[in-house]
Amino acid sequence: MAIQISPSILSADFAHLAAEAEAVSQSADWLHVDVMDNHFVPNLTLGLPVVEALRASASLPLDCHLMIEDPDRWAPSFAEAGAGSVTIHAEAARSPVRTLRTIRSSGARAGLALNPVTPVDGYAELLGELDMVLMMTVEPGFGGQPFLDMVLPKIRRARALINDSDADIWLQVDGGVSAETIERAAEAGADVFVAGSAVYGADDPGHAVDALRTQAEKATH
Ligand SMILES: O=C(CO)[C@H](O)[C@H](O)COP(=O)(O)O
Repeated sequence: MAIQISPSILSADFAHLAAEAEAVSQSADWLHVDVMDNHFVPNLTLGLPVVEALRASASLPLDCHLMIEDPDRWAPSFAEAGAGSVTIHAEAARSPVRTLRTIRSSGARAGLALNPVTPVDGYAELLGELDMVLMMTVEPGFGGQPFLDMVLPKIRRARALINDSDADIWLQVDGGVSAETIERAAEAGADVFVAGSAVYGADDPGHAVDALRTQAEKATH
């Protein structure tokens, strides 16, 4: 599958979200929206009203990553609000099959995220319910953390499980993705890359997206 880049607005200027979204609209594939509730992770960001506002103003599809305690309760609302993709955490979902099916029935792509030390094999049965697996390469909660190389073998394992399943499932990495780390993640089999500080910390966010894409493509050819 073609490489996709999903800039994380967690590292953007929250006072100018529409302009920050516009800055990557010509170069990125998605806009990654980190929803945090200060329970599942020790940080509080934004919720449904901001997603609805972004949906109305941003041209890129929204890639909503729910780092919240009760995704079964909230994920359907994000899908109904028009998110292009809604990802729930395996560690938080109590009824993942039902929730993933509800996301899909609203027309959004359904994703399952795994924290760095959550094993992937226990979730192989869920592949048929998924459009994307998200591998956290930092502990979730904050941008700007260093990429955890310890997750690379799990990304390789996920890639093998996805290839064996013959399903069209994207493999996303999130956390510490930069010009220095993206090639390793791509070589391990990831094809969708979330980048926060590497994009919004750059002088030209659009150019930073182009540069990340070029490097990931280089690693997979
Ligand atoms: O999910 C996240 C943190 O929980 C963020 O998407 C991620 O950390 C992006 O920021 P950076 O690229 O700076 O690591």
